[in-house]
Amino acid sequence: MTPPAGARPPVRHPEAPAPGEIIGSHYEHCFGCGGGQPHGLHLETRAREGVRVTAEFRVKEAHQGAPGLAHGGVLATALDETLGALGWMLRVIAVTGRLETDYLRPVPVDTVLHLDAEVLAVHGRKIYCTATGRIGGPEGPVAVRADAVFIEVKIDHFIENGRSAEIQAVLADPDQVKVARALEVNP
Ligand SMILES: CCCCCCCC(=O)SCCNC(=O)CCNC(=O)[C@H](O)C(C)(C)COP(=O)(O)OP(=O)(O)OC[C@H]1O[C@@H](n2cnc3c(N)ncnc32)[C@H](O)[C@@H]1OP(=O)(O)O
Repeated sequence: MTPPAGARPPVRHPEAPAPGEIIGSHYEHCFGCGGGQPHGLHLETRAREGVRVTAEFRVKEAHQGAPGLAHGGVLATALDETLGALGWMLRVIAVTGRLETDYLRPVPVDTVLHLDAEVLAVHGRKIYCTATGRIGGPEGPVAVRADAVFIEVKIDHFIENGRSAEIQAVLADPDQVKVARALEVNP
């Protein structure tokens, strides 16, 4: 999880979303951010200064592990999804290679988790990043945190590995193709 020697500081892409701008869902059926998932997390991520994004996630009944408490895997998903949105700030497509989570406080149902993620360093295709989830407000105590390595991929990663029915549906949707192209044209 430690960036190797030769890793460089991240560079915000000139066409990254402006600070405060909402980063739309990358896929309607995404469990993390898609509007078309009834029990999904419906995360709405915002671009921030630098190579950083924030998001809010309200824990719902469908997200319980223990009675009245969020499931740890769901919280990891919220961290993963927020970290995934950092690709928009670099204008690259990247997938989670490694995600290491720390659970510091239980998170009750109905709590709003304030997520904050940033890229620390880039080495080749590897993107080293970190995220926190705070409760009680954006300055509240950290309930969960994660360090991650995302790996840059080409759009072919999804076309070659995704189930054919969903891939065909996405390719037939001009809005989805626009989202993919926006990231793919990165030099
Ligand atoms: C569109 C955005 C969606 C965002 C949704 C939210 C984020 C997600 O949940 S993504 C879904 C979960 N993740 C996945 O499904 C990824 C599954 N894994 C894979 O497909 C492959 O292992 C993949 C693409 C990560 C790497 O494979 P490949 O392209 O062959 O890379 P490879 O050549 O092995 O490695 C490239 C570099 O990454 C490093 N690397 C690869 N995997 C890892 C890993 N798990 N941890 C750390 N480093 C890694 C390698 O060591 C190598 O480093 P170096 O260049 O220094 O030698």
